Amino acid sequence: MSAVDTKAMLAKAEVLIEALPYMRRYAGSTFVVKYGGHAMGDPEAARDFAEDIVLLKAVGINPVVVHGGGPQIGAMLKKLGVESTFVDGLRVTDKATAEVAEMVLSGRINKELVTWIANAGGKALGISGKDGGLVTATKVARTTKDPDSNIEQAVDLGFVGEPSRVDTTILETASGAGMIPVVAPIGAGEDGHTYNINADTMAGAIAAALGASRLFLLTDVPGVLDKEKVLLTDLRPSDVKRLKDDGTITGGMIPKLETCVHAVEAGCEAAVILDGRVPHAMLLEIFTSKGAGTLIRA
Ligand SMILES: Nc1ncnc2c1ncn2[C@@H]1O[C@H](COP(=O)(O)OP(=O)(O)O)[C@@H](O)[C@H]1O
Ligand SMILES: CC(=O)N[C@@H](CCC(=O)OP(=O)(O)O)C(=O)O
Repeated sequence: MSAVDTKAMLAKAEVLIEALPYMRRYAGSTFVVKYGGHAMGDPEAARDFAEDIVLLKAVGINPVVVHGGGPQIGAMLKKLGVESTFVDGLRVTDKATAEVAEMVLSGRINKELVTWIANAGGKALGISGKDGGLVTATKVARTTKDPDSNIEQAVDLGFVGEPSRVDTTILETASGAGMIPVVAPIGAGEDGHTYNINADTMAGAIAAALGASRLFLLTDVPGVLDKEKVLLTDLRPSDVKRLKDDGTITGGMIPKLETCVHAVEAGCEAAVILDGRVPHAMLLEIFTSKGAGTLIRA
């Protein structure tokens, strides 16, 4: 073996040794991972993601995947000639839109992810919030301020739901049997209706109910950036309010951070927002001292 080969081999061994204390620390714990619709478009990224999830399971961590699919729902609605509007990052969902959302999320995307995980050597169980009574949803209430009169007005988002009750039995049963649950963000209401749930919100509620060690939200930015575009590596719930008030965080980052705050205040140890476009970003965050993305702790 040449000197160069030996050096490369040693570097690989060092990576494995560095991972050992983290593997010990996290063995037996539960990680909830939200995989967004944007990241799913790239087959190479999807394959890397599935490999990471299977590796977590192989070292004794119980991953639970919650997926999005906003862009894919949008594309299907466009094909069908149905317009979509958003309020605070939530898709206004009438009965027809709820049917399309369920079909795209629980059908195509869920099974695609199950297949990616199977191809990476894992056993995935694809379900939605409806299965095993996992998530009971209630209708989301929202108000907006009329710009002319400054008066708060109620807006009806239709069948947009938020989890009001989470029964984790199906997740624990699947994980205990060596499977990786893959959850579509659809829930059943006590009123019998089907509710479309924002995937970040769904992941946060599940992480809180499971008392997960980590909630990972994989997105398309390196994490939370300050006004100079510098990554903020550690945040506390009180920082989030300040960042919102001073306009540092806007758009989709607001519900994302609110989800993290809610999850850590409700029993999840820590939440991490990180770049799903970076190959194996999650593994680097979990198994090296370097860390990646933004960590939110209570
Ligand atoms: N301070 C900030 N740091 C990083 N991203 C931010 C910030 N403020 C707003 N954003 C926006 O939040 C987006 C992530 O939220 P969202 O689009 O809902 O992600 P996803 O589709 O992955 O759930 C980023 O693409 C970015 O445009
Ligand atoms: C109520 C609501 O907005 N639901 C989302 C569900 C999918 C989702 O959240 O997907 P991403 O994570 O890929 O954005 C939607 O209809 O787009």
